[in-house]
Amino acid sequence: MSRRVPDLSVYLVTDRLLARGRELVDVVLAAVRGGATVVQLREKDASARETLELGRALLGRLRPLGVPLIVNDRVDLAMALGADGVHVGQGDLPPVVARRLLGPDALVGLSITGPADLSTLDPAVVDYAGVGPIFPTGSKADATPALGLEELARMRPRLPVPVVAIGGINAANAASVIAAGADGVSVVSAICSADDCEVAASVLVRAVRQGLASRK
Ligand SMILES: Cc1ncc(COP(=O)(O)OP(=O)(O)O)c(N)n1
Ligand SMILES: Cc1nc(C(=O)O)sc1CCOP(=O)(O)O
Ligand SMILES: [Mg+2]
Repeated sequence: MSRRVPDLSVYLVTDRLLARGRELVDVVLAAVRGGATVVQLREKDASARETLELGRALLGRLRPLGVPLIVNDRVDLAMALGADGVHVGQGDLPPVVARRLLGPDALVGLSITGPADLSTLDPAVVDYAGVGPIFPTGSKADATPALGLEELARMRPRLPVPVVAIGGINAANAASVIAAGADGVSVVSAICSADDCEVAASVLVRAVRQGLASRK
């Protein structure tokens, strides 16, 4: 297997509708200055063409910085963009199909919403899991019930790939999510809606470090 999973510690998922009127590229670049390590383009209201344009603009800025861009749901757009990978959920194109289309070097992430999903993750195909929602979230209309930290900790040993936790994660609870076994925190509103997206990302970086230190 030739791909290497990048640093997933602060994984930004975009939502320009939550960005308080700011340009998405500005929000993303501020987050990266603050220490965001991965960006997922997730604009549920955008047309394919709009997503392609947003993706091109982001990729042009992120690639020189070495920050991977993952596309939510749309394997076709990930291919068209030459993005670093795709994130698929349990109702999206199956990971094995995404892998076949994108090839061996692409990153393929899969959502895990509870113990019943664990058997759907083949580590030969999937590079990382997005486990959630951990806490209630207002950023995903069709989110499943919150799992909580104890369920995350129970599931973690059964996941043979790196794990990012998602759903309701913020500066106040990020360290606890890492302490429960996640390798990274994935956030929408904690960065996109923050007064200062750079500061918000840097606070999450510190919280992740604190969570890692608590595991030693
Ligand atoms: C990192 C990460 N984890 C989980 C999700 C959710 O994906 P999915 O279940 O397909 O839901 P949508 O994001 O498509 O609404 C994610 N996007 N990223
Ligand atoms: C995109 C997404 N996926 C989720 C899942 O549980 O799979 S929760 C979610 C939204 C997370 O937004 P916020 O950080 O603002 O709570
Ligand atoms: Mg999806």
